[in-house]
Amino acid sequence: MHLALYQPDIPQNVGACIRLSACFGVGLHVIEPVGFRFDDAGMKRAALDYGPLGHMVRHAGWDAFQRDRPAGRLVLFTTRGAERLDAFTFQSDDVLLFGRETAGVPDDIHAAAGARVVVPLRPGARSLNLAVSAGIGLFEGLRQTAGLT
Ligand SMILES: C[S@@+](CC[C@H](N)C(=O)[O-])C[C@H]1O[C@@H](n2cnc3c(N)ncnc32)[C@H](O)[C@@H]1O
Repeated sequence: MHLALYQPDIPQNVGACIRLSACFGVGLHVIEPVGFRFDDAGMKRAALDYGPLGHMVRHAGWDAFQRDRPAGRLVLFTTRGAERLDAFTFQSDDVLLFGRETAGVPDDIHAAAGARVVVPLRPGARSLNLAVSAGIGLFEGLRQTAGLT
């Protein structure tokens, strides 16, 4: 299982996902452009000293990601028109894709995903923080596929 972040804007979210990928032993793919520099102090602070343990791969854009990404179904986490996480069945080679903090993903990427999953929220709540949704989705995916250590 892998995590993929589409054009993230907030370095602390990427840092938190570096830590997630290191703690759970999954790859992390960052699809550029991003809204910060990769030497950002906030990103490093959120990653703590887990950075070297993570497996972050940077992709120059969507096309490069599609060409080079690991094989496996692309599972988009989205608040729009999706299957509920608690009713979704993961596969061990799924690539979990998360959208940009401000805008999610464009419609063509939404449509191109192999599956679209929503974390159900209380009525009136719009969305979760990017790294929080990644943690929830990753844990459930690993739990279902016997990927937890
Ligand atoms: C802050 S949210 C983006 C909000 C944006 N206005 C939208 O509607 O897509 C950043 C990313 O976190 C993930 N996310 C946040 N809440 C989610 C939820 N309830 N279910 C699934 N994914 C969620 C999605 O990948 C989303 O693109």
